[in-house]
Amino acid sequence: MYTSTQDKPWTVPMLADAKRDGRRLVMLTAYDASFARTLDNAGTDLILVGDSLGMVVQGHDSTLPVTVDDTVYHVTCVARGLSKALLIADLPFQADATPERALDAATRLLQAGAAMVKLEGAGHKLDVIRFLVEREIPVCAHLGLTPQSVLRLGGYRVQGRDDATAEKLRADARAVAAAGATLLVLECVPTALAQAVTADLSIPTIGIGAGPHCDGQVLVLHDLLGVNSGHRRPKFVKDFLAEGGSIAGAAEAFAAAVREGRFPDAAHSYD
Ligand SMILES: Nc1nc(=O)c2c([nH]1)NC[C@@H]1CN(c3ccc(C(=O)N[C@@H](CCC(=O)O)C(=O)O)cc3)CN21
Ligand SMILES: CC(C)C(=O)C(=O)O
Ligand SMILES: [Mg+2]
Repeated sequence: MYTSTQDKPWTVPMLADAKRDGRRLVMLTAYDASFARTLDNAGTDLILVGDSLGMVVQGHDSTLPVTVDDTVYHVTCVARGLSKALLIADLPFQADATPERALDAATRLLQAGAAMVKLEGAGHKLDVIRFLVEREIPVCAHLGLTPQSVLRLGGYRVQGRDDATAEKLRADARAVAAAGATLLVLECVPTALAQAVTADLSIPTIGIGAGPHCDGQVLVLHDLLGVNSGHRRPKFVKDFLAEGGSIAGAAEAFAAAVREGRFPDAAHSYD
């Protein structure tokens, strides 16, 4: 079995060590205990209870309907399946609208078993990040395509394609790190921009549709396994069940491909 680059349970400070040592981080989403255990045993470093659960579990066409109660429930389930992976939970739509709301939601998620919360955006969210970090809540930021912005954006599209939006994203990335975020997800951004952001920061970047130069990669579990969730398949999605031969094998194949820098290739990245 393909195991993680380290055998102790993951802690938050180990993330910076991994970046410093050039060890790539392997992250997948999970929503229940059995898949969480399977992914954990396959050496997945980080497990995310994503608000993608609104789409792949609940069948909505966006992540907006997901509630804090929903997320707490799935975190509780997933936490029971993990022994090594670090558990991260998305703050659902508007649960991070104010620092106080974010603290309430994040406290519930950490008490349910998460070690870190993830929130989308910069701007007024910088205050939210600082507020949480000052109160002992580790934060993962998320920039680029932020699915909770789908109404404003009008769809799920690559972000940072022109010079102005690329510079804005680089500035936002420095700002979320300065505000205290210890990890940064970059979603649907051109390969060269994600590479520049990754070089700019001392915190690890985790890409999804962000090219091979990030410090780690994440995929939604259903996409890893080729389970059709009713939507057009984004370019960055690869079905690892085909080469892995089993669910555990798919997770191991993904982990190996990420650690060896073989995924994503150009066919699964944007330029
Ligand atoms: N199953 C699943 N996988 C995901 O990765 C995912 C979710 N659900 N739900 C929440 C968001 C939505 N995501 C999406 C959805 C669609 C595209 C997409 O179709 N992108 C176009 C980009 C076109 C362009 O701007 O050039 C593509 O062709 O890949 C990207 C990310 C990522 N997240
Ligand atoms: C795709 C990842 C990064 C996510 O935010 C989710 O699953 O909700
Ligand atoms: Mg999400």
